[in-house]
Amino acid sequence: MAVRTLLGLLRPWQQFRTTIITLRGKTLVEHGCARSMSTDTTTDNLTLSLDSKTGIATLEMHRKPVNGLNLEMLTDLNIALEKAENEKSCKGLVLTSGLPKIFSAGLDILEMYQPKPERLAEFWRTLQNMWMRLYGSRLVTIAAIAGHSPAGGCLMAMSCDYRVMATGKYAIGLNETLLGIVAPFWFRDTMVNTIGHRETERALQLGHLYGADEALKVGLVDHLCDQEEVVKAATEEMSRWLKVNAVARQLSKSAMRQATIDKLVVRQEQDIEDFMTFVQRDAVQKALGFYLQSLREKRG
Ligand SMILES: CCCC/C=C\CC(=O)SCCNC(=O)CCNC(=O)[C@H](O)C(C)(C)COP(=O)(O)OP(=O)(O)OC[C@H]1O[C@@H](n2cnc3c(N)ncnc32)[C@H](O)[C@@H]1OP(=O)(O)O
Repeated sequence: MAVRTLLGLLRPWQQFRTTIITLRGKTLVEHGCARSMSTDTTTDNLTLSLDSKTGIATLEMHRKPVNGLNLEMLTDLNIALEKAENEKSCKGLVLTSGLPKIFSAGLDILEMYQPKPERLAEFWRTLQNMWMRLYGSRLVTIAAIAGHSPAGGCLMAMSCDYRVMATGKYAIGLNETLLGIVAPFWFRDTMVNTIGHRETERALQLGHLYGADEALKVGLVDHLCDQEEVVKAATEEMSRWLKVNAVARQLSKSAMRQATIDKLVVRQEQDIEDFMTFVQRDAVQKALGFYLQSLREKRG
């Protein structure tokens, strides 16, 4: 009772900090005062910081070596996204990476290879929730992509409102077929909504990874710039979006995206079941094993 009363007195930002501790069983490291808009939250996997002057939060992923999305990383992403969402003064979010040459290598394949069923289900649910949160965010979301962004990395980028990518030899796309797996319907829907049906059909079947120029041409990304300029360019673009009436913009975004999200909401449990059945098939396990091996051999 005493705890509940205390929680009632706290602002959402502060309440959330309490929730984090309860949820994870470990304390996130927080720098600065919780009342200040410049509060940073850092975990092993990411840093969330908010610029109080502009209302723009930066969510920087830094899970070594390649920002592979495992259960813990996805949990941290969910917490950070919810925290930004709940902070009234936060208007926009730049999603980026603190690792050189990598935005995100997508799902951590080790979560799907020889998995424990209980963890596998939790992993997939956490990914679903992260996608719904990011795709449906009230915030203006801009991906600053200064490195490779295959599969789940591409999904995260596509879930933002706008994508800035570094020129250079980086690749982005849904390459699932190259691993012998199939992108689920909500990955596909997100890509259709971004680049259209025909281009998605081709890209998905081929598992095509786009270079930056080609990605720009098909609309998978919206702007190219030098690697060092990516976050700056994202922030500049953000200020244009923040000038638009927020309610009108949010309602427009929701009108475009909610039906896609609702499709997963009503099929969430079935989608988890489908994923678990598919991933645990012998042929799929074999294909994932080969793919992991090829990644390791590439390093020599
Ligand atoms: C029904 C299922 C639906 C599933 C939906 C989505 C699926 C996915 O998201 S699956 C993940 C798809 N991702 C990829 O195919 C990317 C694979 N990685 C790469 O191509 C390269 O690593 C990358 C270009 C991102 C970076 O290249 P490098 O900088 O040269 O790094 P390395 O290749 O040397 O990798 C370092 C280290 O990380 C391991 N690694 C890389 N990616 C993953 C991953 N996605 N999951 C787990 N581990 C990964 C890689 O094996 C190396 O490990 P070590 O050799 O042990 O150091």
